[in-house]
Amino acid sequence: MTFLALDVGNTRLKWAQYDLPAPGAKLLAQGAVFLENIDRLAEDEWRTMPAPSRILGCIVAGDAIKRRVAEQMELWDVAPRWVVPSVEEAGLSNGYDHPARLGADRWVAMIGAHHRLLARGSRKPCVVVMVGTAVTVEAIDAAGKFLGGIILPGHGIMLRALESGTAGLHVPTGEVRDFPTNTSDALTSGGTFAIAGAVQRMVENVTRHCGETPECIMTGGAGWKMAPSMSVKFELVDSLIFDGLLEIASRRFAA
Ligand SMILES: Nc1ncnc2c1ncn2[C@@H]1O[C@H](COP(=O)(O)OP(=O)(O)O)[C@@H](O)[C@H]1O
Ligand SMILES: CC(C)(COP(=O)(O)O)[C@@H](O)C(=O)NCCC(=O)O
Ligand SMILES: [K+]
Repeated sequence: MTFLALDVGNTRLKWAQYDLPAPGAKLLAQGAVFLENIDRLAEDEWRTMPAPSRILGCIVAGDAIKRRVAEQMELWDVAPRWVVPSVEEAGLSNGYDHPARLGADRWVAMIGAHHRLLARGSRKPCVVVMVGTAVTVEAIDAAGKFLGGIILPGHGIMLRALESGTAGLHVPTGEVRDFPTNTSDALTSGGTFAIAGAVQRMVENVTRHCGETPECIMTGGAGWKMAPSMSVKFELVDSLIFDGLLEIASRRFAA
């Protein structure tokens, strides 16, 4: 009864195979491919993998990519299921104006974070940070209600936007410095502080709204880049989306 979990973002497809569709399942294999390489999964990394009996994923990369991913999975005789954010799932309630318009990856990461706190008996509000192609920063109250969240450009998009909108900002990647004194460092530090500052602001918003300091959980392909520059206390959890998918899968596939 192996389970394949998928997280298809705007830059990469991440996958993980578990022995069961349930929290705490054993990780059997995992990988990540840039979207330009997804057409090779079936002949490459997935070729020798035992056929999964269940597949659940979240995808925000659009229908064309979704079709290409589905094609790779024709290797097995199992239909993939994709998470669509709803009003309520796995103990989390969705405060978005139109719940289904929330990015599925955001919803799944929040479910992963909520259950991580529940598992250690914490009943605190939570801020969930995802640093991928875009950056999202979500607020969840102590009762498990998603209050709302922000979307901002990721490192790469910020840099490309500045490069394409100006004449004098084509420079190599720099270092994060408190007081940058060259263009490379100024750009790298600017992007990093924009993200760190947005997280700090959301932590302040939640603290004011909920009357207590939230836990902060960070994930995403570029989370490690942000880690040294954060101004609030946080925990880096690379598997957050997969943890959320395991929670959802255990409910959907139980019957
Ligand atoms: N191998 C890598 N080397 C350097 N940076 C990477 C690598 N993989 C991912 N990243 C960074 O992480 C971002 C993508 O993270 P990811 O979580 O896969 O995004 P998404 O979910 O939007 O596809 C990239 O924009 C890049 O900044
Ligand atoms: C905000 C996102 C672009 C993040 O995508 P990612 O960086 O993970 O590729 C994605 O979650 C999305 O397309 N969301 C839909 C709009 C929304 O959440 O309001
Ligand atoms: K993502």
